[in-house]
Parts: sequence; C-alpha cells; structure tokens
Amino acid sequence: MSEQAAMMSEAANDTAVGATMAMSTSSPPPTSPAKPKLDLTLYLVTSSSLLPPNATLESHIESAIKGGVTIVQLREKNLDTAPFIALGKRIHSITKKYGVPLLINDRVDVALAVGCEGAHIGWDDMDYTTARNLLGPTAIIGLSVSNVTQASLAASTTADYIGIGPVFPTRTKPDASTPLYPPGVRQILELIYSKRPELPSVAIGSINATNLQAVLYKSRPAEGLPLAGVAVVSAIISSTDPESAASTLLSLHKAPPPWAPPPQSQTTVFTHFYLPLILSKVVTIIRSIKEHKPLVHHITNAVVKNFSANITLATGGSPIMSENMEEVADLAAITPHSACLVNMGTSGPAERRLYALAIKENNKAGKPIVFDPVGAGATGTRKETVRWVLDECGYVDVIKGNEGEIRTVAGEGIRMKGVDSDVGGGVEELVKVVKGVAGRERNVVVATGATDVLSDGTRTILVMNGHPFQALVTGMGCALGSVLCAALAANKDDKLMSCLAAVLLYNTAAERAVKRDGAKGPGSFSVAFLDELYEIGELCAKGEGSWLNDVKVEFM
Ligand SMILES: Cc1ncc(COP(=O)(O)OP(=O)(O)O)c(N)n1
Ligand SMILES: Cc1ncsc1CCOP(=O)(O)O
Repeated sequence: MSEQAAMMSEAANDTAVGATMAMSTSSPPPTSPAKPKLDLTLYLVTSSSLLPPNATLESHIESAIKGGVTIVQLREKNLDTAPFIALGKRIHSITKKYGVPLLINDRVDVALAVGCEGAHIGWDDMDYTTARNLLGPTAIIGLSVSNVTQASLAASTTADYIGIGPVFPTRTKPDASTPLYPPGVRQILELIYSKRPELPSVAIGSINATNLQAVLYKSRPAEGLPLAGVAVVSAIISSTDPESAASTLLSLHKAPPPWAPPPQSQTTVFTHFYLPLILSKVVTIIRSIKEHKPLVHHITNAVVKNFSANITLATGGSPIMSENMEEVADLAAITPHSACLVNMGTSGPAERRLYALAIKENNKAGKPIVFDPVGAGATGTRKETVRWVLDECGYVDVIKGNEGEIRTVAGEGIRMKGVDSDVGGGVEELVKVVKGVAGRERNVVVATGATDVLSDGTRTILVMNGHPFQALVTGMGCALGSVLCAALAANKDDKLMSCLAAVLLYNTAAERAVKRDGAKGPGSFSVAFLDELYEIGELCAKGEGSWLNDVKVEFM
C-alpha cells in the first residue's frame, strides 16, 4: 500500500496525459481535466511474449498506431512492478504523440505511476469502485465481462466501456472463460443496452482479419448499440507488419461485409396484397439464372452428386463438384455469379477443414454460401460440425434443412434417425424456430417439409406447394441446395426473395411433373421433374409467370 501511495504521488507530479490530450483539443482549466476521447474502433492489447523475433514492443505499437489502432492496453503478465512502470512510461511517450489513450491491464498502481489514461480491470483484479477512487473521474476504466451476470454488474457501474470475451477460443489467454461466439456477444450487448444504453463495448478473443466482419455483423443486436470495436492481441502483435495488419483490420471494420444486402434492396411490402409484385420478382430471379448461368460449387455427398449436377443444369446454372482444397479460392473468385453449397453429407475432420476454407474464401469473395446441415441431430460429430460451421467458420447466407435439422441448429436436443426428420411439431412451432435461427445468424433459414418455412428473422413465408414423391427420390432435398445457390448467385439483392424463387420453382416443378404423362412413381417422377424445372426456366426467360397460378404461399 505504501508502494502504491508513493506511486500515486509520483503520478500526481507527472503530467496527466489524459489532461494533456484533452487540453490540446479543448483547453479546459488545468484543475478540471476532461476525460480523454475514447475511440474503441481498433483496440490493441499487448503481449510482448507474442512479438516476432527481433521486434520491440515500442516500434510495434508505433507502427500499429500508424496503421489505425485507436487505443492501446499494456497487458504484460510477466513483468514485475518496476520494469512494468518503466515500459509503461516508454510506451506512453509514444502513444501520447499520436493522441491515442494508453490503459494498463490489471494494475491500477502501474497506471497511476505511468500517469496514463486509465486501466482495464477484470474480475480477479481490484474492484471497480476502488479503482475509480484511485484513478479519478477522468481516467478511462474498462471492465471485462464473460457472461450476462457479469455484464449486468458491470453495466451498473460508471465504467467507460466493456470488454466482452472471449469470442472464440484463444491461446493468448489460457485461463479465459468458455467462448461466447457472436450470438453470445449479442446477448451481452442486449443486456448492457437494457441497463446503460450509451455504454460502449468491444469484443476480444481470436479476432482477426478473417472473422472480424462476421463478429461485427452476427453480434449486432436488432436494437441498441452494436460493438464499438474489436480488441486484438495476436492479430497485430504477432504480425511482422503491424502497420498493415492494423490497417487491414481497420478497413474491414469500416467496410460493409460483402454478404450484407445492398441498402434498400429488400422487398419491404411483404403481404398478400403485393403477391403479384412478389411473383413477378420470382420470375425475374429465375430468368436471371438463365441469363447469368451461375457457377454452383458443390461440396456435397457422393449419393446426390449426379442428381444435383443435373438439377443445377436444368435450372440454368453451371455445376462443379469439387472437394479439392487447392481450388476453393479460385472457384470463389472465378466469376461474378457463383455460390457455394456446403452439404454436410459426411462430416469428418477433413471435411470440416474443407467447409471452413470454402466459407472463408466465399465470404472473402462476397459469394453466397448455402449450408445444408444433413443429419444434424444424428450424431455428436454432426452436431459439433454444425456448431463449428456456424460459430467459427464465418458467415453462411442460407441454412437449409428439414425440420429435425433446423431444430438441431436451433439447439434443441432432437434425436434424428439418420438424415430423416420425424419430429412432427406443428407449423406454428416450426415458424418460431426458423425465425429464431435466422435472427440469431442474421441470415435466411429454409426449413423443408410438407409446408416449407422460409424466414430472414423478420419476414417469414410459408410455401404449401410440392408433392409427396419428392420425399421418395434420393437427393431431392439436397438438390434444392443447388437451386438455392443458383438463385442467390444470380440475384444478390434480397436473399429471402431468391430463396422463395428457388422453393417455388422446385415445388411447382414437382406438382407439374406428376401431372405429366408417365410420371407414375418416384422413378419416372424424377425424370419428369428435371424436364419441368427446365420448362419453367424457359417460361421465365420469356417473362411468362402463368406457372405460378397455383402457388400456395402465406406471408407472416
Ligand atoms: C479490452 C479487453 N477486454 C477484456 C480483457 C480481459 O481482461 P481480464 O478479464 O482482466 O483478463 P486478462 O487480460 O487480465 O488476462 C482485456 N484485457 N481487454
Ligand atoms: C485478453 C483476452 N481476454 C479475453 S480473450 C483475450 C486474449 C485475446 O488475444 P487474441 O486476440 O490473441 O486471441
């Protein structure tokens, strides 16, 4: 305590940088320094042990600030007090030059001794009130939270910001709590907003250039403050080029993610009154498949490959079946109109690596991903693959599955026998599940069955068309994924409308197929179905929409 008191008096003699920074902008009287400006956009947290060989923390931090870091936290777990203070002072002389606040991790005494702008404290550290009393009202103080209980307590303080994490598993903090993943971050943001609507937050834990946009997008609450920024350690500290690492992260932060729909592109008038308008869009979308012949990269199971390729061709798309990791990036970038189907028909470690790569490369190229969680509830491995794809691999634009699969994705403990779904809940109940998953993932969910349920979390559509023969042909369910891909690749404006077009095309083709001469059972039906897909496409190419006369849809 006496050591701390001594440091506090030393700090009082030192020029308070918060005051200096604030004074340089608004010149308040020296006796009442204002709080330094807090910009959490790109928050660098240090760890000298992760520096590349021959790099110094001083030069690394300076370069990172040049690249766009907006706030720095000195987090040095293995330093004794004296060298920690000495390092803090050296770093502070750098951050001050750029007007970037410096906070000290855990050690309020060191923050005082350094005379920097504040401290970041966790649950094992000094309590908030004591830290605030010691550091004073103008210091920046951040608090860590790892769950909603901590978030509730933290939001009842006057802390300046909240650090939410870990988002993902991280090697940088071996004692970190269970990962939250973006939906968990979102829950915490909602809780914080309900208690202190103006309190900003950052997310931390294995955030890097690959996942930053997905973290920001998927964690964004429907209402209230989104993340103010992201905090990173290894993504900048372990880089050999911290300036460009920081500037890449910053530009990703500023840019809309490639999968976000263009502003104002969504059909907002979604009621029966507008059915003719909606159906004319369906025709336009199917016509655009014919026009663009989108490439559909299939990562799918062996049983359905041939059928899926034929369905894609009949629809007007161009199928490619490839599980070669080496060509995933090329396929994602080869043409402006492409999409990738990730069908979890088989799900071992090699497939998981392939799915991750496909999602990463298609996210990067701004190409839609349709994820089919085949047999999701059948085994623990499949459940884990679903969790991993959705939590850790990036963003999937559409999830398509039968009721059991979608309920498993929602987190229900459904036991599926193989890949078939026999859960048999009512449609109303299913609508809630589908909307819930779509809202959680901020994407579109298509649940197939006698009534298909499509939702983007806000708008929900029921489609009652189709024929029971569809359930008797192997690959029929999986190949809908191909048509969804073709429609999404051809029309980027409104994903829900593209999915509706694909589902109406598919189910109407089935109804028309059984009316054809000779379609007496599943075998002849599957051939007639291909012909009908093709014929409907031809009608749409001519702008003809009469094939939609018998659609049975409901908007909710
Ligand atoms: C911005 C930010 N958020 C969270 C943390 C984690 O802090 P804490 O829980 O105190 O864990 P350690 O960093 O001390 O290991 C952080 N440091 N920064
Ligand atoms: C300090 C901290 N708190 C939660 S996760 C974490 C470590 C983040 O480091 P990285 O960005 O390297 O995963």
